[in-house]
Amino acid sequence: MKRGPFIAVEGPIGAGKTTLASMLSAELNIPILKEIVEENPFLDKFYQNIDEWSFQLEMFFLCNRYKQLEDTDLQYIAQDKPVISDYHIYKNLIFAERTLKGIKREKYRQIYHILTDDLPKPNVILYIRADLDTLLYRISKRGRAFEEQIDPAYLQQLIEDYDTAMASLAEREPATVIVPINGSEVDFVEHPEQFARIVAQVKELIS
Ligand SMILES: Nc1ncnc2c1ncn2[C@@H]1O[C@H](COP(=O)(O)OP(=O)(O)O)[C@@H](O)[C@H]1O
Ligand SMILES: Nc1nc2c(ncn2[C@H]2C[C@H](O)[C@@H](COP(=O)(O)O)O2)c(=O)[nH]1
Repeated sequence: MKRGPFIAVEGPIGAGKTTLASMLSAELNIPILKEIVEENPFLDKFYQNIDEWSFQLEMFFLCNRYKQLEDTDLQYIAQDKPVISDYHIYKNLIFAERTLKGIKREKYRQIYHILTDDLPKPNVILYIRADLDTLLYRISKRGRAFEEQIDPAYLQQLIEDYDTAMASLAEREPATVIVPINGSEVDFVEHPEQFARIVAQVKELIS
């Protein structure tokens, strides 16, 4: 990988994606692309009633990320400039396969592929895995009111969905480098030497 690395940080809710992406952006002086969360008008309603609000929410995330990645492509990727993102577009499908049912899931799949198949994809994914207790602790530490309603069973399913999705991505796109990080054991926030190891790994991959 010689030019214009596109790095994504992925993992289930609360794994530390935004934290790690922001730290790497500052350390490596690479611009960061962050997903929109606080302005999302459906998240609160979604956690109150997933079946009622899932289609609106998944479509909102999909359209937002599509627009962000279109802009990122023009500004950075097409010009071989490095960029780091706190999500991979595939995240949309991981969630939607879990939250949507029946005809809506079928329609969503079609729209997802129409919108995303030709988008630029990251060439490096830092995949933060973490166990349920760690995620619950970090979500509560973050303190977003609407996330207090998250059902631990939903979170556990997402942990498993992420593992399945990353394995499937590795098979489908062997050129994409996936770096697993054990977020329950490796603490890049409290331990600078652990962060330094991740930085060294990323530098080697993108040099
Ligand atoms: N390695 C870590 N050790 C301790 N706290 C962390 C760590 N990573 C993230 N956090 C904290 O956990 C919360 C969730 O992190 P965040 O980066 O927002 O997760 P994500 O973007 O994956 O949902 C934040 O309050 C953040 O400060
Ligand atoms: N149903 C979906 N929920 C999503 C999606 N992307 C993010 N989210 C939720 C999960 C969190 O409550 C919040 C922020 O996400 P983080 O992973 O950054 O913590 O938004 C999605 O595509 N579908």
